[in-house]
Amino acid sequence: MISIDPNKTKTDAEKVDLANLPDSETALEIRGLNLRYGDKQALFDIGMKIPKKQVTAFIGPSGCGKSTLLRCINRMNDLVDTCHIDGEILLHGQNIYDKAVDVAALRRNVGMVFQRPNPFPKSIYENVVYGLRLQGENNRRVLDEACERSLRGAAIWDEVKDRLHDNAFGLSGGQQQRLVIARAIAIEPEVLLLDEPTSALDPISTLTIEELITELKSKYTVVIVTHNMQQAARVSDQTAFMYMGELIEYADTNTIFTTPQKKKTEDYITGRYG
Ligand SMILES: Nc1ncnc2c1ncn2[C@@H]1O[C@H](COP(=O)(O)OP(=O)(O)OP(=O)(O)O)[C@@H](O)[C@H]1O
Repeated sequence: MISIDPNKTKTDAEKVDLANLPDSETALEIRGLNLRYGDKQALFDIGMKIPKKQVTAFIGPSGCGKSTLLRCINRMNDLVDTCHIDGEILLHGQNIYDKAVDVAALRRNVGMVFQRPNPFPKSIYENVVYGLRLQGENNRRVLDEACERSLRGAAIWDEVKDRLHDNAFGLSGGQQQRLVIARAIAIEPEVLLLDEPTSALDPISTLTIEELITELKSKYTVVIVTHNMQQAARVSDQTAFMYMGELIEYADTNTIFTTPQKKKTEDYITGRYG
């Protein structure tokens, strides 16, 4: 069984009622989402509400659709020609799949960090302010402030403040991943999507990123895909267990890991398949 930090155990009163989450506390609502890659259906009728300023984890065996679902939230799947999507994802009550939606603006508001750190071949400074420059911001003072704020927010300022103009490729993998998180938060998104953000990192860097994720939720709604159940238990408030494209169970993380309601969830978290 996965161990849960007793300090994280919530009373029934503290648990978020995910089925009846009021709009004011909902960051995203996924409704009747079906997705096919060509003839192969990868997501089946997914419905869930993701609370604001909390960490929500998607877990499940390889190929169950975790990354596919995550990529729907900022329309990254639009880039896949064979991908067909039905259903809705509401952000502020507006369906992000509506024809009127500006996808570039959506992706500014819903940032994404991938499995492997992907800094640009530029200085640390230019990596962080990249999105602001794209928006036309060239005021040095504004960029300097955003750079420091974002690097502090990503818990890497102290390590890089004396070498902001060095190439980002000189950083370690764990530092690069925090730099990429700084780049994502520099443009002040509301939602951060993290797709297995520590799977390419060593245990110490993983721990640093996990601590950072816990801090990030004071400002952002975080959705994380992880194949590491201990990580989901450590960092998330809610966990969604997926299996073969279906959302099997979605509840607060303690419930999923200590008293799951569905047999499939229990089989997965007890390591009966995986
Ligand atoms: N671009 C694509 N084209 C066709 N099929 C795809 C594509 N991306 C994913 N799939 C298929 O969709 C299903 C779900 O894949 P997805 O990557 O979302 O799963 P996952 O749960 O994130 O897996 P993993 O933990 O291995 O990353 C799989 O069967 C996969 O082969």
